[in-house]
Amino acid sequence: MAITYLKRGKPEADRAEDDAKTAAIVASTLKDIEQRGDAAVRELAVKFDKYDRETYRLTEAEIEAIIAKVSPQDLADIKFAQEQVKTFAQAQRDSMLDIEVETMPGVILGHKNIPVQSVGCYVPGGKFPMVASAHMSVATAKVAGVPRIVACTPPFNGEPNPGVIAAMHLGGADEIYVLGGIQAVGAMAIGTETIDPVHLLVGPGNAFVAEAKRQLFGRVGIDLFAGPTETMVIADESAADAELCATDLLGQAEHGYNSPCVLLTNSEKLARETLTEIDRLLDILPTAGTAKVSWEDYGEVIVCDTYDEMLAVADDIASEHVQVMTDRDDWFLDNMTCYGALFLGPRTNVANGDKVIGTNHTLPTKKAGRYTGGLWVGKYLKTHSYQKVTTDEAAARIGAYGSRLCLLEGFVGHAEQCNVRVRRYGSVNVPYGEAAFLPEAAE
Ligand SMILES: NC(=O)c1ccc[n+]([C@@H]2O[C@H](COP(=O)([O-])OP(=O)(O)OC[C@H]3O[C@@H](n4cnc5c(N)ncnc54)[C@H](O)[C@@H]3O)[C@@H](O)[C@H]2O)c1
Ligand SMILES: [Zn+2]
Repeated sequence: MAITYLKRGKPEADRAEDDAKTAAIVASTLKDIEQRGDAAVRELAVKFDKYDRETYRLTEAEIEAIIAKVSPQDLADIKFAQEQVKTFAQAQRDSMLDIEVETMPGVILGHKNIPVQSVGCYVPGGKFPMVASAHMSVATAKVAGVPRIVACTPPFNGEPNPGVIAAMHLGGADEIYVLGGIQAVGAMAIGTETIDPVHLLVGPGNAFVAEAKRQLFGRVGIDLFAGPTETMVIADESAADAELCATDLLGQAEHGYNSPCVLLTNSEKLARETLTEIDRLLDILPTAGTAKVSWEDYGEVIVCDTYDEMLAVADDIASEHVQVMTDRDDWFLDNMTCYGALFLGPRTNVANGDKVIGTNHTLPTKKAGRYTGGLWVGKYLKTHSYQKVTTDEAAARIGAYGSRLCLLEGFVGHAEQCNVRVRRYGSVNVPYGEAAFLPEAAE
């Protein structure tokens, strides 16, 4: 049993310290938005995005004018991507059934899936205008049947990004605000003089956005903890080479300065060749400015002896994206339990998943893959149960059990809810505060 690190990222303690600093900034900023509403939002937009407007909501005329700047090819590509996302989301929606069952004669139990009534979709746009994030959150909310869809994105190079605004509008956004960061998610969740608060926040973002959503959870729902992108490549010599591994690692490292990328392999040769290839690519990649920092601070290369070890390490890291290129990709699909999404085989890649293939790219980071998958149509639906007792016999029978089980816990008032029904529908005279027994109860 041997697991060797050829390269390690920042120690956990340093990562925790970064998180604590972010959490403190977010807490004080949210408090400011809570106390001063629109005035605080505007100050923050000016401070962080140098963007000053009377109101940050785009009018219909502005939306039309902005979309007119998008080329026909780009518009067609956006529509194609949204079709893929909506097709898969609709198939997932169709798999979620309302149910109603009779669990014993006269006892009917059911659940209904009800759309969240208003949602705030955050579409990142600090470093890159993330057009695709609009498909993932807005178009999917539409498939779910959410009646009010609010969308926010920061200005890009000082103005609303046409591709992002087009994708929000085509996806079905009812209100579009050009706001980013903590001020965007804070305003949508808390509400201001001009923005009605939403019930659920969704969408990815940088560390500030992800932490703000985390702190706002409870006041509103959130989809999941979807912070700075992470990627893992699981590769062996049979299916991958250094070019594929290095390209797949750097392809996500360019997102920002803090994107972990991990190579997990059973081949020291492939690991060393990938390290060399990454150095070569970092010299020519135009976005190396960020990718290099992420790679230096958060890149890891781990060599294991066996596939079982690779599986255990992969589940422990629970990376957001996991690209698998081995002689047993389906074995990883069958056995991995903690991850955001799997990308299986050398023909598949994360960037297609990010932009177009149809699965949702908003995925769990920082080990959240241990308890949730990514954003999907089901995150916009609330599953509510209901029950009906439809016969006198059932009311008496379930009531007798209920009465005794309430008294087992000392709940006399609860028991009496049951007793009154046993008396009324079962014609059994249960004295107030005592346990109910039906003639048949000794079964
Ligand atoms: N987990 C996922 O599913 C997923 C998917 C796509 C993207 N992402 C991540 O989304 C992120 C996008 O980040 P981004 O920064 O480019 O765009 P962003 O839109 O998330 O953040 C930009 C905003 O951050 C705020 N900000 C910047 N510096 C700040 C500071 N010092 N203090 C307070 N606020 C500040 C500003 O208000 C700005 O509007 C990346 O980290 C990327 O990896 C994650
Ligand atoms: Zn990406």
